[in-house]
Amino acid sequence: MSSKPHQIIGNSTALKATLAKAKKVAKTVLPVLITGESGTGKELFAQFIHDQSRRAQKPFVAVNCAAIPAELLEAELFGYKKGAFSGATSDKDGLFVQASTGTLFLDEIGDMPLPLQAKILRVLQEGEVRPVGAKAVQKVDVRILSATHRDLAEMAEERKFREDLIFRLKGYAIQLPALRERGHDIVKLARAFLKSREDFTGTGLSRDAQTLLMAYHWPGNVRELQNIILAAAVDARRNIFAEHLVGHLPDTVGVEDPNKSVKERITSALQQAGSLALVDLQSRLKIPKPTIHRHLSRMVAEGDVSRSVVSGQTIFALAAPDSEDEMPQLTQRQEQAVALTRALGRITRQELATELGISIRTASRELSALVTMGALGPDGQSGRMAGYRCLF
Ligand SMILES: Nc1ncnc2c1ncn2[C@@H]1O[C@H](COP(=O)(O)OP(=O)(O)OP(=O)(O)O)[C@@H](O)[C@H]1O
Repeated sequence: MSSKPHQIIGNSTALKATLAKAKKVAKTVLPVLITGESGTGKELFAQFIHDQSRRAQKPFVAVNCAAIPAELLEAELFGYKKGAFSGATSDKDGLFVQASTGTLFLDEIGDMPLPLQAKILRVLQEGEVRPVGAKAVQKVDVRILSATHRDLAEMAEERKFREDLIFRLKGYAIQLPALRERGHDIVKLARAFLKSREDFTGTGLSRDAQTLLMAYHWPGNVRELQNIILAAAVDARRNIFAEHLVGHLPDTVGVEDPNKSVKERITSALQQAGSLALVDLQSRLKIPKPTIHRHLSRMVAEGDVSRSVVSGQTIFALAAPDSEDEMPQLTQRQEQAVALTRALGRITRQELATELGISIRTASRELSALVTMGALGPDGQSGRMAGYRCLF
């Protein structure tokens, strides 16, 4: 996969669900609030929404509210009149005007000073701005996208962010998944970063490097992955091996941490043992059976873990990292079925058939396929009332 600017790489279930939402909301003029940990691609998604919108040919203006000193931010956003303050030697349009007819992306909105929040609220309500030092207001037609890694609701409780502004910004909310929740996308992204750089296009990723990348928890998400992979590529002659990564990853990698997520613990156990039966995994990790089963099903559905039956016993192993194309792929209809199940909490054959306009027989077949893939599980009811739940 190439990495042209703005291309969003990855086909994990988590990323695809988020992309589908972004595509849908792009066609509207609703303001969108994008949240997610640092480095998860919030700006990339904002650009994507703009590119997919009817405003694609119009300006996309991005401003990082945390990077501009509070006292300059107002002039930057609203513009100013000549003489409004020392240094204002001529009139200047602000970013709202520059983005007019297009999209304004307010990055790190959680860092916006409170007094300015009130002014932003007014623009969103009235659709007009008043440049610093101006008497008259100016009409603007701007679609607002914003992003933050902060918890705005918590900030509102602490009176650090205006609740009414949250409602205005959040016409629609998109939460980006952390990189550690995107399974095999980690390897795809690493490859794409290497490919995108002329200096490293021939560099490959060894299996042990892929396994290490998959086991790490990526607190800095995609940005951290990009930095580490390119730094490791400098040390590698041709292929990147785990040893090249270790020098650039924090010391904590590979050290057993009691706070490690269940997924990470399963990954390291399978990494050490090669393959394990469910009972063996359970006795090693001392995690309750339903919990481990739920995580394994999800890892199987996302293509991180393979499941096979040997002499009547179900055996799990880490999926071969370079068999990207053999990962179980959901069809569009199966994706819809999963989304519906998630939205409704549970679904029956009859409900799925009605919702998707398909026969009950087809609905049954799709549900069975999803159960086999580990995406859905029976909810315990039987007969015509038998329903299915989402396992992740
Ligand atoms: N799915 C993806 N595919 C390709 N590149 C990605 C993806 N996600 C993120 N990136 C790249 O990772 C880097 C960080 O992404 P971006 O700046 O959009 O993250 P962010 O969430 O806005 O970060 P911050 O919270 O620090 O502002 C960028 O170089 C971006 O192009």
